[in-house]
Order: sequence, then C-alpha cells, then structure tokens
Amino acid sequence: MNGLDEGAARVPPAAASAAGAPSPGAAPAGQTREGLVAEVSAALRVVPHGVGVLIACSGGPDSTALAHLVVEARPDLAAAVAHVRHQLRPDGPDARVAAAHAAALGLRCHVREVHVPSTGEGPEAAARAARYTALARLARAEGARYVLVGHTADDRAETVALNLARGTGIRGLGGMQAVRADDDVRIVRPLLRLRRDDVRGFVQGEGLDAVRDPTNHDPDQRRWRARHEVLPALARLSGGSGDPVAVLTRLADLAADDADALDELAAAHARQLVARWGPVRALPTEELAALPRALGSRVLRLVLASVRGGASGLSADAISAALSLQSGQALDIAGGCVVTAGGGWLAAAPAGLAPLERTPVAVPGVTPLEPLGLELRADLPWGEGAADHRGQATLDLGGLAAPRVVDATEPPPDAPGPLPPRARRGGSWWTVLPSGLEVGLAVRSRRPGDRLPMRRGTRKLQDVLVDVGVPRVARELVPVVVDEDDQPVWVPGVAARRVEPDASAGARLWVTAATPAGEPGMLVAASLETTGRST
Ligand SMILES: Nc1ncnc2c1ncn2[C@@H]1O[C@H](COP(=O)(O)OP(=O)(O)OP(=O)(O)O)[C@@H](O)[C@H]1O
Repeated sequence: MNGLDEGAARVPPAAASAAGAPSPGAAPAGQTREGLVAEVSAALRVVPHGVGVLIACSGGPDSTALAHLVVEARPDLAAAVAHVRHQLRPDGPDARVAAAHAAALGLRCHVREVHVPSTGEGPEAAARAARYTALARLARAEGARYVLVGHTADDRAETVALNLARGTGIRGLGGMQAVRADDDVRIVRPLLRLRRDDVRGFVQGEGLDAVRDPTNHDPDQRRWRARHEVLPALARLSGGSGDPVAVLTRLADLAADDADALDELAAAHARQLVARWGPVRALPTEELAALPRALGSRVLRLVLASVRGGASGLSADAISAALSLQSGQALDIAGGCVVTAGGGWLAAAPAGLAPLERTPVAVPGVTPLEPLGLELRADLPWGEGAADHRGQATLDLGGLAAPRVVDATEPPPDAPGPLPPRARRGGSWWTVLPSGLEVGLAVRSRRPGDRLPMRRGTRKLQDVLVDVGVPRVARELVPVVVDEDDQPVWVPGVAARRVEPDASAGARLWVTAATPAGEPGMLVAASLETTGRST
C-alpha cells in the first residue's frame, strides 16, 4: 500500500549482525590501530565491493580519520571526498584541509557551497539539513550510493542525551544509526562504534593535520553541555563504575531494535486495517482500540503520514489527541490533515478538500455506437483538493486497438453478477444504463438530497453510503456519476441505478469498475464501457 510502508529502514550495524547477537553499543575503548581498521572494515560490510562512495570530510579530526581509515579498510571502493562550505564563518581553511587529505590519499575532492537558511531550529540544525541535502545530491550526480560520515560512539551518546532532554520517544533514544537507508543514497557511519579518543589518537599517531571546529568549544552550545556536563554527571551518578558512552550507546541499540520491531508490526497491521476512499484513509475504531497503544499509535501515525505526505512534525501529542477523538468529533492536525471519528471509523483526509463540482464525462466518438465495443476509462476524482485526483474526470481512449465485443443484453463475461448489497473490497461492478446516457454523463461529489433509484422506489444516497460503511468525511467526497438531469446513476463500488436490460434498444452503456489488483478499499477508478449494435 502506497505511503504506508514507511517503517524504519535501519540496517543493524555490520559488526553486531555478524555475531547474530544484540548489538553491544560501543567497542571497548583503547583500540589499537589494527582494531580501528578492523572495526571500520566490519561496519563497511553493508557497502558492496567496488561501488562508489563519498567520504564527507569537514576537515575536522573525526572525518579526517574516517577518510584515511576507509581507504585503508576498503581499497576496493571508488571513493571520493566531499566537503560542504556552509559559509557561516570563514571556512576556507577547512576546505583546504579536506582537499589536502583527499590529494594525499589519491582521491578526488568535491567542494560544494550551500546557503543555510535561517530557520526556527537554529543555524546548526539548518546547516546540517543543507549539508545532507548537498551531499545526497552530489552523490547522485557522481553515481555514488553511499555517503560516509564520521560520527563516533561519543557523538551518538551525546545525541541520546540531547534527545532525552528535549523529550523524545523510543526512536529518539536510538540516536543516530550505523546505516540510514530511507533514501536512494544511504548514509553510513563507519566510526559509530568507536570512541572519539581512539579516533583522535589515530589522527595524532599518524601525524595528520585537522582543523578544530570552533562550535565544539563554545560553552553555549547544547552539544558542548551534553559532552562536558551531562555525560560526566551520568558517570558520577553511576558511582564512577559506568562509562556513560557505553551505557547510552547500549541503550540506543536496544531502543532502536525495539522501535524497528514495533514499526514493522505497525506497518503489517496498517496493511490489514486501512481502508481507502480516494484521498481518505480510515481505520476501524474498534480494531484500532483493540491494539496495544504502542501499535495503535504507530498505525495511526502511518496513516496520517500517508495523507499528509510525510511524518515530520507529527507530534506524539497530536497522535494521542487523534486516538482519543469521540464519535462526531474532528481534529485538524498540523500539516494539512483532518481526522474525523464516527460510524465506526477514524478517518483522515487532507485538509481543505473541496467537494467536486459537476465535471462532464465527455465521451468522444461514442455516438453513434459502432457494432464493436469502444472502451473508455474515467478516473473518477474524490473531491477537488485531492492531491492525486485533480478534480478532472480524465478520459483515456483505451481498447481501440483491440476493441472488445460485448453483447449488449448480457453483462460482460467477467462481471461478478448483480450489484453487491454492501461494497466489496476489490472485484468489479457493472451496471446497465439506459441508452443515450453516455451523452450527458457527469461526475461530481454527493449533494444533500441525492437519491438513487433502486429496485423498488429510490433511496437516499446518504443512507446507502452509511449502510455500506463509508466514513462521514469520505461521504462528502465520493464520486457520483450523474445523468443529464443531475440524477445519480452510479457510485462506483457502492451502488448503481437499476435498469433492466432492454434487448430492443440499439445501444447500451456498460459501466464496469475495479480496484487495482490487491488493493483493499473502495473504488477510485472506473471504466465506462460503451457498446452497441447497429439496429
Ligand atoms: N562541512 C562539512 N563538509 C563535509 N562533511 C561534513 C561537514 N561537516 C560535517 N561533516 C560530516 O558530518 C560528520 C558529523 O559532523 P559534526 O560536525 O557533527 O561532527 P564532528 O564530530 O565535529 O566531526 P569532524 O571532527 O569530522 O568535524 C563529520 O564527521 C563529517 O563526516
């Protein structure tokens, strides 16, 4: 299901998975030179032989060590060095140091300048975001699928402490991961199990030149405080027996494993539970409530993310508020998503979705009908604001190359039979419409007072939709095919006007509809199939 397969894409650290045991956090402090090379080599097992990699080098000691250790551990890789100039301070010397190391190692060095916008999150976060974007773009341009960065176990422990301070969930307790694989360009951190002192010892021991990042020495920085105040306080709290980096990275590995497992379970539940009505996604409230909260909230997060086009900014509080909605209540979730409870569903729809105005279903070339069938496809949109359905009934002349002969008095051979009493998930529906309708067909959203002719009399379309179990928010958007008099003729997947086939009539409009194979939920696309006989 599109947009719902957003489980974390973390790959376990190579060194840990080799033993098949839970990852033990950080490697012991005091690694020898050979130990460092072996760790980097193990961490790079996720990178296939001979592929292109970019080594992100700030010119600082950690990424300088990274460049030298990677080249030694994996000489087979097609490596290049990448340096990003944030231009927030005079950073020319940093670029020169990075370039000098690249030259010493016989590698190309790419230098990119970025503009760091001022955002509410501060210059460091903005610089980081701009840097990763630039690195990924450069990697793509260079045909490299991996960007290697120089975070150490100490960086990770500090990140965990920082996340803790800002109020994080279990995913944030995992800190940064050895491999981030949620993009076509993977971010790999070969030094993530190594201690900063060991890495810097390597730089010293090899006599390598490196610049010092002035922000690392500014006592106002939060990271500086995590490093120099929080971690030492943790060490004191443990009575001096615990190494806070080892403790926090171990916690990070356990938390990341748990978060991964829960995300996978949630994705599996979401695939089973989520029904789709055009741009609306809905969860059956009873089944959602029966799930443990840790799973239910993740399933809902996946659903909301698929409606909003991303999970960023979806706070735990917003998820919790949505889960607590009572029947009849609605909630505007920041980022353009409305959640509505009612009728046994918790439904999420993009905010500001306007009902579809009457859009003519023009059927070019249908009249007069030819003896051979002419197949037309109409994507019936769900409300004007739907991102994936732009409010146009697009018609696509299909089947012309190989027209299908359909006997006007019989349903198409693959039709399942009479209309189902309740909407089915998947399958196809057909109905017969009186001849001549094809000229005046239009599609629009439901309007109050719409009625659908049934076998005996008519029924309010609203009641039909309620019976079928369409959530309230989707009922406003459901595409309704109407005739020239604006009377509902057909609601794909729900109901159609019943018309007895009339063998004497010269032409029929057959309407068939089907969900894409394997997709649960209601119909969003229908094909209008016209066929007729010369009389
Ligand atoms: N200007 C930059 N250009 C290229 N890569 C960078 C740059 N700044 C940081 N990086 C990459 O991101 C990693 C993390 O950066 P950060 O500044 O948080 O860490 P650091 O511990 O100070 O690393 P370093 O000692 O290498 O500067 C670096 O190790 C490096 O791989």
